[in-house]
Amino acid sequence: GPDQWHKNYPIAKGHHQSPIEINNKEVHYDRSLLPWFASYDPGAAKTILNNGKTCRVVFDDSFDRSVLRGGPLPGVYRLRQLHFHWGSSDDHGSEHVVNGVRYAGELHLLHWNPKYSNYLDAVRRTDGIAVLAIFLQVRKTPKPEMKRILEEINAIKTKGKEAPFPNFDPSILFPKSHDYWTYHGSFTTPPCEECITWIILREPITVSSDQMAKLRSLSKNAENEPELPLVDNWRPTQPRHYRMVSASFL
Ligand SMILES: NS(=O)(=O)c1ccc(C(=O)NCc2cccc(O)c2)cc1
Ligand SMILES: [Zn+2]
Repeated sequence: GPDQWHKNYPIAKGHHQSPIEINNKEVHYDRSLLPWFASYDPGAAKTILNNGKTCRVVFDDSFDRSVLRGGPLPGVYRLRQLHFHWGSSDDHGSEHVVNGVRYAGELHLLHWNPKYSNYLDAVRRTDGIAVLAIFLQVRKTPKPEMKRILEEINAIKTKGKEAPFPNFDPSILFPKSHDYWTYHGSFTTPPCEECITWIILREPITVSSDQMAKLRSLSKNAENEPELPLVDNWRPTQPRHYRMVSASFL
């Protein structure tokens, strides 16, 4: 579990780890922060897979085809994959916690800085990766745009299963407001590299309890192994140490 990770990845006890608690009292409004923009090509979407840890959609990142720019970022970052974190029930599952509020889940859209030769090079750099994080909030009126991903879940029930996932523009998942918090942190799973500029949207997207149950129907075992539900794939919050969390909004 997370408390053991530091044995193989000492950086897991570093001073720039993620996720963290975001508390209004400690956030600094930064009026110089720019709006962020996503320009995604739906044709870049390739496959959806269950890797035993999460449900991931993978995109073609062989050129600047789907990019995130603006906000706190110095240039364009290439979309590589998106994935989710969720709990075993609707009252928890997100990784970041806002003023004590845990959401049912958290969507991460992972982008890397093409000034580095490839992804693995980028993960060794403090400005290598940008993750756009969007909270999933359970409401009676779900977001219809989540349907496409959740319909594919049946095709990737067990670890190692992958299915084609063409023609998908993940920006349809975005909430109305682009207000965000940003801070410097790490991967929330091993190798816990401290290479991520986090951009966390203030406005959650709404999913239904049934949609969350669909995510929880995934298994972390392979097809011919005993069933182990894939739930609670979130890391507990880490010490903030002396990091500033900036807000793009008052
Ligand atoms: N939850 S997260 O967005 O922080 C996250 C995103 C991507 C990854 C990831 O790509 N892990 C595999 C990996 C990363 C860096 C170097 C490696 O050798 C493997 C892990 C966590
Ligand atoms: Zn993640």
